[in-house]
Amino acid sequence: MLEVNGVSYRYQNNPWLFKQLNLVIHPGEVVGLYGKSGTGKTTLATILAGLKKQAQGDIKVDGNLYPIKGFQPVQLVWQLPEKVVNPKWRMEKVLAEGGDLDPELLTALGINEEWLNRYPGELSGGELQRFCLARALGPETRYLIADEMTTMLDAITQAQIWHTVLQLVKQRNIGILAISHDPHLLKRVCDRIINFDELVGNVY
Ligand SMILES: Nc1ncnc2c1ncn2[C@@H]1O[C@H](COP(=O)(O)OP(=O)(O)OP(=O)(O)O)[C@@H](O)[C@H]1O
Repeated sequence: MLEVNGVSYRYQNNPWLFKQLNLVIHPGEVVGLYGKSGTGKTTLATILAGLKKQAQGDIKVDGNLYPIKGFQPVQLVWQLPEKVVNPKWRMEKVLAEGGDLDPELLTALGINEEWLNRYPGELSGGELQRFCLARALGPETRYLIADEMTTMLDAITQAQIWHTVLQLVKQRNIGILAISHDPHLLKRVCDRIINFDELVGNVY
């Protein structure tokens, strides 16, 4: 279980962005999250991925207090893949950051072997996003935070990527938090959907 207990966050001396936020995601569960712009969804995503530290509260992953030393079992994929890959590395090296290459995973995500030799700037947004997913879905990943993961992709590529991701996470019992402004997408892919406002002061 990914458990978020009473987590609060503020940027520097700004007012609290959110206080006492509670959320539970079970293994294999796909939870949708939507809410007004600027409420703190992406901030929460980065905290869950261990990239920011909450000011209050705690996060547990399968019973262990987060963040955990070594590989982070909660991985984040967000909407702009070009911002999270080194533009000077060929894709093979980018992928190696997530651990050993899994040929089956690459095939499942529709990654062409020939792309491994390319630089990020030589791939389309959809192709690059597949690599980011492959890197995020290493063998030790237990939860995936998908923050507007397919927002910049066309409808067909979006559907293909989600189809593959849902198959993979169900096989491996990985929990997902899918953040999106697209209610149709959330209805299609999620087991349950939450409004960000409802997380504060409630337990799910
Ligand atoms: N580094 C920062 N310093 C100060 N304020 C920040 C910083 N990063 C984000 N913010 C502010 O925090 C608030 C929450 O931002 P966040 O990106 O988490 O919202 P969001 O709910 O994901 O929004 P959207 O739906 O538009 O993507 C916004 O008002 C934003 O301007």
